[in-house]
Amino acid sequence: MPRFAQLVMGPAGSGKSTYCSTMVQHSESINRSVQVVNLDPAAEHFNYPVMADIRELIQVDDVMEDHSLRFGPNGGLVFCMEYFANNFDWLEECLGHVEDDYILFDCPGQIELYTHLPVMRQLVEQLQQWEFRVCGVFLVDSQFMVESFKFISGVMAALSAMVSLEIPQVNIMTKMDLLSPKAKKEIEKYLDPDMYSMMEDNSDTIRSTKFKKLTEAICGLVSKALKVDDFILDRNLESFLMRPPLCLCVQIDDYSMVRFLPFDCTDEEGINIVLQHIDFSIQYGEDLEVKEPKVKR
Ligand SMILES: Nc1nc2c(ncn2[C@@H]2O[C@H](COP(=O)(O)OP(=O)(O)OP(=O)(O)O)[C@@H](O)[C@H]2O)c(=O)[nH]1
Ligand SMILES: [Mg+2]
Repeated sequence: MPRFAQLVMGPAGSGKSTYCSTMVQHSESINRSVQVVNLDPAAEHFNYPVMADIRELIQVDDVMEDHSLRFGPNGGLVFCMEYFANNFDWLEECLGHVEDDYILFDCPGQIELYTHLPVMRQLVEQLQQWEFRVCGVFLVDSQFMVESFKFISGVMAALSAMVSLEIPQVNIMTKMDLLSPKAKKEIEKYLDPDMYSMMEDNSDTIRSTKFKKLTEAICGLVSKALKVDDFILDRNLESFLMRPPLCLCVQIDDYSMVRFLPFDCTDEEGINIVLQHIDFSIQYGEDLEVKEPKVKR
């Protein structure tokens, strides 16, 4: 039986731990078993029961207190993650093997872990050896996506993780509930993003001429590399994808797709849609035994 995993990634404070606890609660409500592993050695607060916690293996504070290492918080975290990569047997022992394992890995927020350090890729390869089908879930705070140049930066960060990990990836805009009605309207235009027109729309918000020129140059480059397209993933999911503003599709010719799904931790239907996309990408449910529908007597 395959096992299933979500690698929950994203910049600091993007909502990874909140996403994990929301998913656990949602899964409980639909009678599904989902477990969480905390992989953030600097974590202080999270609101979910853990099946394994990296802090039992190594903690950032201990590394920083070590006078021979002399690390600050970021170097300390990288050290912890490299130590973790050399001790995957600890994780193997914690995970055990339960039938139909579905595990969320709550990762740290240092973006370099997903762009150029090898640790996350090593973790993915290890999980795959343990028969996990892994989906990357890349979170970006929606409040940082309402302007074109920030949107491009979010797309690039997500794409960078996607290319370096080479696993299916679902990208999510978090904290949608915090957006003002005006910002929500702004987000809608990313349903059909056109880099040049986005620049024109938002040019007032960029004061520095140099910065504006640089952003325009990046937009020009990106718009050549991106081909915005309507796409239909699957007949069953068509209705979800087409429900505005729930779909934001940017098809990138040379790679796969970078598209963002909105996530509002108070919207059960929206959470379900996100989960369905992730399940679909790792074919969760295909191997489950077909259950006979209960007959009413
Ligand atoms: N209103 C609202 N607040 C959110 C949401 N998601 C996260 N937050 C808040 O944003 C802050 C950061 O959320 P976390 O879940 O800790 O973010 P994180 O990505 O795990 O942060 P790090 O682990 O430090 O990188 C917390 O105060 C959360 O309560 C959301 O969907 N809606
Ligand atoms: Mg966290």
